Amino acid sequence: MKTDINAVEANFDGLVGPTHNYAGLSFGNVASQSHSAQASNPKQAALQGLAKMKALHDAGLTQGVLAPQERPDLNTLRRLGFTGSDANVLQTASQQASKVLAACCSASSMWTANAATVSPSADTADGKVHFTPANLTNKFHRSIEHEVTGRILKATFNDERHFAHHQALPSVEHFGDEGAANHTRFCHEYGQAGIEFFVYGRYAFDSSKPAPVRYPARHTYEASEAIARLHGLQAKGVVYAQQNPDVIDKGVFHNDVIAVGNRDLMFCHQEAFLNQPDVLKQLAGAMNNQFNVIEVPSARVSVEDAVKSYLFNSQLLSINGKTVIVIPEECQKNPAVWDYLTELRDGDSPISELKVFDLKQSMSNGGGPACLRLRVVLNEQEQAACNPNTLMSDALYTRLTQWVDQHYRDRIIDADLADPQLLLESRSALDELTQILNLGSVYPFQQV
Ligand SMILES: N=C(N)NCCC[C@H](NC(=O)CCC(=O)O)C(=O)O
Repeated sequence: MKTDINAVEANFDGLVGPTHNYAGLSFGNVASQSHSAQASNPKQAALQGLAKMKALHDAGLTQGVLAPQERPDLNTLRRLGFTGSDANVLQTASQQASKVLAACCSASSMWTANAATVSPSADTADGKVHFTPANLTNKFHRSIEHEVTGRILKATFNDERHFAHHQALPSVEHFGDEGAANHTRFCHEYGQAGIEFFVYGRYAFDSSKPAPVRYPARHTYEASEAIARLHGLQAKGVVYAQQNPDVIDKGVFHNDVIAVGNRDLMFCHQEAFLNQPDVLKQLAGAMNNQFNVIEVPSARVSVEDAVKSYLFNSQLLSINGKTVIVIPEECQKNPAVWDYLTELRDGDSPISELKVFDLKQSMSNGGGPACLRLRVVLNEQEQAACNPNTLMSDALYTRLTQWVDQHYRDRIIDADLADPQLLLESRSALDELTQILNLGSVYPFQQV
């Protein structure tokens, strides 16, 4: 089998948009609910995200940037019957349907683990990298992302010889798809055919199967199967697993809140999957029994502590042959979690370094380091075929931090979302951003 030894796993992080706010929109996501109506700081949120991107770029990794969405989403508000000037639309929406307005203002596209599912070219039948934007049907504010996400992905990976872009799955709950947050690719070398691991919360067409009772299962088995078909994956290169419904009911709304993998390593909680011993056996078999698992016992870290600290919403990165784990500060503040992590680092586990980041602005909406990034494995030609303006560099970091400083507010509360000035500020920021990243006219306001 042909292996490209220069293939890398690139991380494309979502740039936080200028309307970042806390609106309590995500039932089942404990942090989103508990921070509802607090004041946000979009400037700090964007700078915290950029600091992580820059640090990983400095560590020698390939780091990219995905542009945010146009928010407030005036097109959606008009589709819902609000009319008149832009200022009128905002004002009437805030008076008559303030939650709908908040949903149309969410900066939730920052969590690019939910932007799409990506299959590297080594796994696909046609040898291209495949992208399917996630329909995110379970939450209204997220269901309005996929069209523009698709345009941003096309403008970032803009070479048909190497990249295949699909439409999102049909936007109904039967095919609820949350993208890469529920997808992990295991491999021995990035450039070699790997094992794509799809995790779902429930079955849409089989009500005899277990499902959570308190909180929604956002992602279905049928959606995962459809993505594997669309991407042309071989049956022997795919493993499916159902999330443990009990942990969904404790706030694990995506699999990346309870498990993370990289290369031949799975780091997961003991209660992550239904029939866990069987799932791990299947994965080990698919990986020719060269597979390592760090399974964290409930007695060491409870599911509640995992959800609060986002221990598993970490990034496992290969840096100079070592495995480094990128974690949010909240892990350091949780004694059970920090004890466990330092023991891993100091013992003989594959994890040899901890990198801690302050991502508080995103964490308060339930988005940790892993939520903020979309992984894209790229061989050498594919790296060269990416839009170079979207790849992190010292110059891009400087340019983007200046751009944030110039355009972003340092405080937003609910009442600000109807401010027509915020709409103008956001549009002028995004207009400039499309030039910086050389994306063309991806936003609806640029297409009139
Ligand atoms: N785990 C991953 N990969 N992503 C985290 C997504 C967090 C996001 N939060 C929100 O959308 C909250 C928005 C608000 O309440 O204002 C969500 O629940 O979809």
